Amino acid sequence: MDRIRIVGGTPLKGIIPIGGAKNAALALMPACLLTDGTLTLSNLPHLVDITTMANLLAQHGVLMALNGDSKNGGHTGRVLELTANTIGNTTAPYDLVRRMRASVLVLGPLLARCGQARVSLPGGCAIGTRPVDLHLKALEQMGAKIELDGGYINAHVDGRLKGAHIIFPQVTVGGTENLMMAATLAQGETVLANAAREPEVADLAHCLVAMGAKIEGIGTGTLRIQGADSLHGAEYSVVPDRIETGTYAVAAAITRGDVELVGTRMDLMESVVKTLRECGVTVEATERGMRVAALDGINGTDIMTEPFPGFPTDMQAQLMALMTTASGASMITETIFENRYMHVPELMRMGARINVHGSSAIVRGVPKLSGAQVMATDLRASSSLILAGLAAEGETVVNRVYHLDRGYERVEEKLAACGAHIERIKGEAAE
Ligand SMILES: CC(=O)N[C@H]1[C@@H](OP(=O)(O)OP(=O)(O)OC[C@H]2O[C@@H](n3ccc(=O)[nH]c3=O)[C@H](O)[C@@H]2O)O[C@H](CO)[C@@H](O)[C@@H]1O
Ligand SMILES: C=C(OP(=O)(O)O)C(=O)O
Repeated sequence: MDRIRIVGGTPLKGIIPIGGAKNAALALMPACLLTDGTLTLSNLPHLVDITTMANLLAQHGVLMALNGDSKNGGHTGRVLELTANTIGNTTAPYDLVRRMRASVLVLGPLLARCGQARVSLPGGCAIGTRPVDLHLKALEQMGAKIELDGGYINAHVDGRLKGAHIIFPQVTVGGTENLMMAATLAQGETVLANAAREPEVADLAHCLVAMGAKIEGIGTGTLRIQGADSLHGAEYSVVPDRIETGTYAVAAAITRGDVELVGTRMDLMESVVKTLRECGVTVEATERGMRVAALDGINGTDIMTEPFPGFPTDMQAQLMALMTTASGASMITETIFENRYMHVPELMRMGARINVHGSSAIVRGVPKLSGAQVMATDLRASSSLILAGLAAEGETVVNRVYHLDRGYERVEEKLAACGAHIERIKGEAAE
């Protein structure tokens, strides 16, 4: 298992390219199952999760071709053509679903197009139990018959799914995406109320519209979808990754550096920008993206994670890393996932002062973190430890970085290009 070694203390200076959003791409790729035409996705990030989704779709019978240039640096193959001419297999097996929860996003499209699907239950992960009950209840409202058997969701529908008025009792990103895709091929109108408003959900909606779907209310909490008999192929560019952007913005801030993030959109991340500014960080739009500079000190601040447009849970761990070096105390409250503080004990091994009480954490800033051996437990916990390592005195080694590769492309190259002392140590045992 790879590890990342960092010698901290260098202010980052330079340019960091931002890729397409993992969480948008993971919803856009299964949308290809809704049509026999070709869906061409550009600005696709090069990540382990994307490969996992490609493997899952391939075993359903999707034909794929990887093209495109590498104008954003790094790997070629940012353009993926997906053609689900014939869906030969409607089972999403445990071995692929267990690697990545977003695999459950094939359920809605398979059910809508083929009238049946057998999808392994994703199960929990390090950050919470993460059930999919809301996806299943909503699909049942559309006429699906669903049984759980042997760890699998067995779903089928006689004829077509039927439009329904669905009120989600809780905002769910994946639930909204699954149901929106299913509704595009249903009979009649579906209304999704209390729908997720995340930019990645809107990205999927815009792509579905490009494929011929009729969707109103994109970007709002109420989506109105008129079902169609069929959709067609389309070309679509994945929205920039606001979480990757936010992570590198914190990297600039925590090292008291000055970095331009290129290829991103500041309008996707107002809550994060507002928080960084409250801390004393300079954040400004540039022609190519945004600039983040923290030449003075950082003040503590309070945040609470909430569905979009609130502060994203996927930025909570990174912001906490920043707060460990801020002056004064900060309170962080996590409202989305019940167990998203796995980075806390690791940050404390680096000298951070943090007390967790239920869903809140009080962080008291320290003048300096100190480098240590730490263990990454999930994706954003991994990035928070990298950020802490960039600021810490001495050497930090982040073990188990395979989580990181799920969501960050060439992280060590991008940081090293801005002056960070960081390297990947390949293939040694993590323990
Ligand atoms: C691939 C992807 O896009 N992942 C994102 C997506 O995850 P994901 O789509 O899994 O997150 P949800 O928005 O569905 O989950 C929000 C909350 O609702 C709960 N819930 C959800 C569905 C359900 O059927 N029952 C239920 O109880 C979850 O356990 C969680 O507590 O949104 C999360 C919240 O912004 C982000 O952290 C993840 O990075
Ligand atoms: C929690 C995340 O992803 P996933 O939903 O794929 O686990 C994330 O991107 O931070």
